[in-house]
Amino acid sequence: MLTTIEKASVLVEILPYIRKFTGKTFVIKYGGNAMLNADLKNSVIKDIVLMKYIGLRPVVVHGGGPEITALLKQLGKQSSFVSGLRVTDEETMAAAEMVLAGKINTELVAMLNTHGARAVGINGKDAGLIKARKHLATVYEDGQSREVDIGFVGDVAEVKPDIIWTLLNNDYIPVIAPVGAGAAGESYNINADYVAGEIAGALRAEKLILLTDVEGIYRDYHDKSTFVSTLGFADAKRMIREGSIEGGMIPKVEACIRALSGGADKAHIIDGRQNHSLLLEIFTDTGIGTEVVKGEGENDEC
Ligand SMILES: Nc1ncnc2c1ncn2[C@@H]1O[C@H](COP(=O)(O)OP(=O)(O)O)[C@@H](O)[C@H]1O
Ligand SMILES: CC(=O)N[C@@H](CCC(=O)OP(=O)(O)O)C(=O)O
Repeated sequence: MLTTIEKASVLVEILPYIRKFTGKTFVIKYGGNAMLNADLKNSVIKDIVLMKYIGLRPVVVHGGGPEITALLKQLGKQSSFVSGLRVTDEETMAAAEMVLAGKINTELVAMLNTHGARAVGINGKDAGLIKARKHLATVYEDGQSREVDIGFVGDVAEVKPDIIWTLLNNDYIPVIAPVGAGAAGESYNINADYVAGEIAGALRAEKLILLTDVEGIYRDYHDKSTFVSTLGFADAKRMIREGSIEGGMIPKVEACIRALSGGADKAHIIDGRQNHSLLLEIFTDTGIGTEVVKGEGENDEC
């Protein structure tokens, strides 16, 4: 337990970070697997409100994969994924939109506002924020890649960030559901990681932070001693090709690459199961999780 003096010195220690980050935009991707525990969810929400109150400008992009899977199961439908992306037929698209834009988005907005924020829920269709196009999944087999049609799965063709700037400039916290519209107004289910990555790039965010349900990236996911704290682009792409980064981690790493290529300054994948991981990442020197960097990275295995 900290003494009163220790508590005060912790507060003073974050002063340099507040000076550095005041007015800066942070895109936080809050993934469905890190939302499953109610206490933890509450603590993530409080961290985001705290960021806002001390002068940072958080933008939240959320997922909700497990809840979509649960609803589909109730409807008697089995979910399947290709390279971490949900195969999305018409019925799945309707269920995904209902869960993402209808349920999770409104829940997160209500929670943020309960803690004193002014959050506004939107999805990619609002004010033309995200123009989507059909995404073909890439599958790697025996060193070869091929593209697979997985239905109404979208990719971000264009981001028009005006609505986000309007909200940020008026002190709101934008909370964004990962649904977009195609050229003819048709709905696309877009992985939330891609949405977060593209938005972070378009906003030239200070940081993209992806909260997930692992500590970060492992070279070998089954061997915790292979944790990677800094991962370069080339290495990341090779790990995806060779299959050591797989499933839901593929869009996360690709999102970091998109964010940094688009103009974001930094990109981190951190453990959303750890209490206050957001604050630890932003307000301490050591940081946590895996940072994806342009170029080679350190290739460090600790
Ligand atoms: N090399 C790797 N290092 C860490 N996790 C990995 C790796 N390859 C695959 N994964 C998987 O990626 C998962 C995170 O993706 P996902 O379940 O889609 O999370 P979220 O719901 O937070 O978006 C981890 O739980 C883990 O099972
Ligand atoms: C195409 C695709 O896979 N879309 C995702 C959208 C939600 C999401 O990304 O949720 P998480 O962040 O919790 O994984 C899905 O249907 O699950």
